[in-house]
Amino acid sequence: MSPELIFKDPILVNLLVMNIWNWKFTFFLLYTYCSRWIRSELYTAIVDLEELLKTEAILAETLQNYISQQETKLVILKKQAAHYISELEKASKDPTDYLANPINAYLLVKRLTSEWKNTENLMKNDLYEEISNNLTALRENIKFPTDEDLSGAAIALTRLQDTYNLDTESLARGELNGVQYSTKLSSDDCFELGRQSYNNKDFYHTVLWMQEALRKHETEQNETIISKWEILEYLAYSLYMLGNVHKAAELTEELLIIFPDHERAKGNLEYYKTHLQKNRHHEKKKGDDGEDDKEKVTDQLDSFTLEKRSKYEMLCRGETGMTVREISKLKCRYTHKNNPFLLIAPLKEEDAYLNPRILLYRKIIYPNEIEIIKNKAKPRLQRATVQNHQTGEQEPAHYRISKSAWLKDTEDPVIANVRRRVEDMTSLTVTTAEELQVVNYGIGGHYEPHFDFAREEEKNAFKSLGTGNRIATMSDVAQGGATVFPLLDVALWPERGSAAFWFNLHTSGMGNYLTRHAACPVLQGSKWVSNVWLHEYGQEFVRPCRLEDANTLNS
Ligand SMILES: O=C(O)CCC(=O)C(=O)O
Ligand SMILES: [Fe+2]
Repeated sequence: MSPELIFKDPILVNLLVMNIWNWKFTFFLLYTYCSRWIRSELYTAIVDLEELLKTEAILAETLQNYISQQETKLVILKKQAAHYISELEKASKDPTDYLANPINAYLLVKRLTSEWKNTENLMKNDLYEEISNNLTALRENIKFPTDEDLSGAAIALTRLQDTYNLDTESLARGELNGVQYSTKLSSDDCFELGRQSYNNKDFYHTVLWMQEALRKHETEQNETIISKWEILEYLAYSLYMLGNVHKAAELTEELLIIFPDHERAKGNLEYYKTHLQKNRHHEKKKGDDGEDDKEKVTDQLDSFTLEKRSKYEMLCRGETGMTVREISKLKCRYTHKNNPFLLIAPLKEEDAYLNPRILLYRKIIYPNEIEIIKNKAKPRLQRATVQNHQTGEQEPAHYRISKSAWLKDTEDPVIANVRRRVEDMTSLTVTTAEELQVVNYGIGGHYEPHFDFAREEEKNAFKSLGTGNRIATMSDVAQGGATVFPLLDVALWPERGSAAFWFNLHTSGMGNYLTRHAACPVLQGSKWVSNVWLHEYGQEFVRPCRLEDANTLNS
């Protein structure tokens, strides 16, 4: 399978991160995490993950060398052992006679001194030292995922599961929305996903993945590293946290049949039983009791179902959209916007929504331009950040999983050309616009519903730029998932090289809250987007301030 295909597939990506993680355990003793770039959150951009295939190839070669060297050693050691045994057999017939021979006596002493030293040296695991030293040197040049990558990749899978309503069993079979994409997840893989969810206190997904691990464990008995009792322990505790104390007790009893001396399980079972008794007592006394744990469950289930029901996710799944009546009002046109250049080469412009107006320009960025922009951005991609409303600081957030780079006009004529085209499409000046932002999404990468403009309470958002608020967004979608506007019921299914444009602000300068939008999690593929955010300053004559028209068509 080609690297490209592998990285289009979130399950394989997850497995890859897990495999490398297992490797990390193998070399745990010597491997120290100190370089900053190692902690570069590889899972947040698919392009960065491609590096991990090189890492895996190096590790596979290292392990193969280690095995073949160990095998050579074992061959020598086996011969040695056979030699000792054959001499012992000879001696056992008549030890006195055997040792009466001075050569035998000498050889016995030799075998137990210098020869044994050699044997001992061969048995010593000095090969490991050598390999670990090599790996320490390699560390400077190869990328290793971190705990955070593993957790990020696991969370991404559960996010995809929720957003796209994927059932655990199909996902574990490597199936995404009915299409078979990858190899299956084993019981151990499912266990690891459950464990990651557990570490994130996400008991809902812990239960789903531990149940799957348990199901698979029955059929994979000799292939699993994880024991059934380990799965049962996580499953029981998570069920307890979700309020199913009865099932938690039942599974713990099952665990204790397999592992009767498991002290923690014994303690837990006792606790669960007391809990059940207390509940029964309370129920008798005053009906349902509304305890802590139940609240925890309700919280988790409510937030989950609410989220699942949300318009955003329905749009991502393509389950809702504009009405036929609304769609019938949309038009497309050739337009020159009184621009002399466009008089010669008019633009094809398409309405995606009327109020607020969202415009689409298809195939407006050429494939060679896309490649140049991607290649310029690749070495400079940094984890995308969001502004913390309280502190005003930029920081990474779970609701925006991507990496981005900013490209200047002066870096390449292609970038200057693209920005000039943005001017043609929008009739706005790009002199006060931000640099071209290039984004690559990671595993299940997304950007939850947000506004591109700074709201009134975000006083300092674009202060340092000195160009006012983000008046408009021009988003060039290279390839990948949907951009959705939950308040408008609009989903823009991107096409390579197409661009979308909308005003974030009313002509009054007030933010248009209907422009709330999101990037749906990437289910399959590597999604590239570039943004140009145009600012208020410099647009005074093209889009004059009009206080009265906050709700007109182009406001
Ligand atoms: O990637 C997308 O579809 C939208 C990105 C976006 O809204 C943003 O970067 O502000
Ligand atoms: Fe946005």
